Amino acid sequence: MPKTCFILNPTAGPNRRRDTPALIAQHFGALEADYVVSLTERAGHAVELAAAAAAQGYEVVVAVGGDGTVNEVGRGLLGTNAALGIVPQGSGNGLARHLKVPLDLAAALRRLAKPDFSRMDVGRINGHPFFCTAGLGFDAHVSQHFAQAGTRGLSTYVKVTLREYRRFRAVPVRIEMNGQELLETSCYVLAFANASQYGNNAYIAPLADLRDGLLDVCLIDDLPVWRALKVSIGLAMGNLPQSKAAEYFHTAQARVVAPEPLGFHVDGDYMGHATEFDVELLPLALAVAV
Ligand SMILES: Nc1ncnc2c1ncn2[C@@H]1O[C@H](COP(=O)(O)OP(=O)(O)OP(=O)(O)O)[C@@H](O)[C@H]1O
Repeated sequence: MPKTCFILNPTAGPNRRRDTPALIAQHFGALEADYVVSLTERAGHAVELAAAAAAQGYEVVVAVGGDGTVNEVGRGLLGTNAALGIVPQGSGNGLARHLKVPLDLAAALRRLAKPDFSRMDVGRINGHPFFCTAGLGFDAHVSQHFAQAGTRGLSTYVKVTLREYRRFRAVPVRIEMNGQELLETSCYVLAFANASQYGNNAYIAPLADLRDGLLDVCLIDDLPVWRALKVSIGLAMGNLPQSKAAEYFHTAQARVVAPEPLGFHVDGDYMGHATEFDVELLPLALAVAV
């Protein structure tokens, strides 16, 4: 069994289980495994804890939380030999769902006792690594307002999305991909998908492959009500590309310029506004244990 460090975000997810450390002890203690559990104390702490665990020789460092926790642990592990594990305890759990990690806590822990090791691509937007998705426009705008909502969970997310849909307007952008100027268009959503979904099985790029050296880029130039319905159904059914409500591209590098500041998110967390975005893919940059 690999030497394993669990990094637990006690604030992640709608349920915030208190018994997770006891369940880890139950599943790993009996196996005489070499493991440790660390709790995060603040946002950003998991980056430091993960880097320290890798430096101490832990072979698998497990993010116990959602995509924000996965992002922090993944960032801490970049450039090290340790592999990322996931125990999904978040709200959306996009990367865990893509990797088919069991959502059941006990089942996820059992898998980590004998994980399969592989590697995955990592995206980067304006220097910020992302593992699942990053994006500009409406999805970032929703992340910004979701973070300010006071409560989390799917129902808050849906409420914020519907409220902000009435307010948000598309912004003109110029997009270059693979070194070529490709389009001048308006941007309602421009998503860069390393994995297939945002979380909660909302498939923004159902064909995305974590190991193909490419990002799946999804452009929605505007979102009138009829198209919003098509997009919602496409996200849920995993057939957005066939619905013609969005346009798709594949690239390992992109540059986006906007005349006015546009919000962006990284793995669902709002990062701020910018007028220029440099996006790149780091092929197979992270080891994973799932
Ligand atoms: N101890 C802590 N106190 C406050 N915030 C924390 C702490 N530890 C981590 N965080 C922050 O909590 C945020 C939310 O965590 P995470 O994304 O894992 O859960 P989630 O939002 O419920 O799930 P998902 O992203 O899958 O929807 C992260 O961005 C992280 O920076």
